[in-house]
Amino acid sequence: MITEQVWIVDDDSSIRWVLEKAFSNANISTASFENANNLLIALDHAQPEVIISDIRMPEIDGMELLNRINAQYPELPVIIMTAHSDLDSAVNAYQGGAFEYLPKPFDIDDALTLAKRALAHAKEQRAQRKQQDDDKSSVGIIGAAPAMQEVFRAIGRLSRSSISVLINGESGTGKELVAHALHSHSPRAKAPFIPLNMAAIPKDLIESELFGHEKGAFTGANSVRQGRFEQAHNGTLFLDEIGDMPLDIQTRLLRVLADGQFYRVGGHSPIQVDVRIIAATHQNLQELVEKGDFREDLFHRLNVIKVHLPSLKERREDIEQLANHFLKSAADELNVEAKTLHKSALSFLENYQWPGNVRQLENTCRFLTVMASGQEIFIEDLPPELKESPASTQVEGSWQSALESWVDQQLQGGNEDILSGTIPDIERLMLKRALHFTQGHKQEAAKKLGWGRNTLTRKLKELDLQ
Ligand SMILES: Nc1ncnc2c1ncn2[C@@H]1O[C@H](COP(=O)(O)OP(=O)(O)OP(=O)(O)O)[C@@H](O)[C@H]1O
Repeated sequence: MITEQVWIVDDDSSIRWVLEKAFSNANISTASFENANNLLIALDHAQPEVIISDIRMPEIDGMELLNRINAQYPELPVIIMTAHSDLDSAVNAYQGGAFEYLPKPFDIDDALTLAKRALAHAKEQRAQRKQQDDDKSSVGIIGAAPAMQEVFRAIGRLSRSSISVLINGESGTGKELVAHALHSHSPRAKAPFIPLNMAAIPKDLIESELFGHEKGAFTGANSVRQGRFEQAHNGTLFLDEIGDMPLDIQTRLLRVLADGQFYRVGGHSPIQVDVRIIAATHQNLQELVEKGDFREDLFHRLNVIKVHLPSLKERREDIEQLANHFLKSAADELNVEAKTLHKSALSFLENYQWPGNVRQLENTCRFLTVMASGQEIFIEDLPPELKESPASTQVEGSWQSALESWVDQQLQGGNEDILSGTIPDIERLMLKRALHFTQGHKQEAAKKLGWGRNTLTRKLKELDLQ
């Protein structure tokens, strides 16, 4: 692979030689090509920071090379060496972005200055790209599962718009995190993001919380207060648990969305706002509409774009990464070394039902960081509410994984000969259920289990089920 910073392409070997010498004296590494085709082949494997190309070359000339590079690597700076007489026609023939040109015959210092400028530009662009990547990852949404990738794609696709979005997902699945990401990747990123949870505010305070109030509007309103709508001007208002919004407030909200203006409680002059609404709910809004608890017109207004967040148990493949992430951030908060999960504990977490979703996993990791005795976390370190969870909160149909965790536990507890006690337990359990199903009819039960009649009789005796 070619790793030089500047690639030179010219069919004239003396020009290549002069440039190579000048750059090497300035500590800039170069690679040279005698035709554009060889350079294009090399580009499949590596990229320089700058390309310097002659304009007149047999087969692929400088302008065609420039066009091709621009189509595939639009950010790669290209310097075209050309005589003044060729420049106009070259520019006219070129339909792409920008390029620099080096008039021939050139002064070697000019060539160096130009190349250095292009190198500095390339460096700056790299730094910018890195910053953008860092910004993106600082949003900190973890999700390799396909359903989460779908969410990321939606964030990307919506990044140029201020359209209303309705996020649906169980509590703790990351709805606010996604709403924030939608905001910070939107044209409103520099204006405020104001979250408000409808379920957390007493009903009679929702109106003044949203729209503010004038002094003396009601008892206790001792001064003028800005509402969330005003605070979110030019930005985004995130209305969490929108299904809990009282009907009269829904009507007011609808009016603001239609007119872009509202009155503070007790106020007489309208206040103009430009606010993007992102709403979220764990409920089925369509059902609320059918029951008459949610206004249909508001539902349609908010439901322009739908984003669904999967529950944690629907994306178990992310549990390991999320847990490690939360263990690390809990450790950072406490200024201690991050703990690690033993395979058995991880497998338990991966098979747990997580009714509280990502938030519950986050809290569990905090608990473990403080409470687990060693550096490595085992099943016995897990919080009691996880271990003692009733069978209904374990994964349906996955008795194997429950058994797996149980075996791990036995092994860690130092127990031996665990198989000889377990197999009869399983047989006893299956036999009992089969007899229950056939209402005590032994021959039928034997058939259901796939045993012969003699085996069944023997097993009944062996297993003390007589
Ligand atoms: N994919 C994720 N990656 C990293 N952290 C996450 C992810 N999803 C959620 N979290 C974290 O989990 C916690 C709960 O997320 P958030 O508050 O966004 O959930 P929510 O769905 O809005 O919950 P609720 O509906 O109960 O308000 C937050 O601390 C959030 O940072």
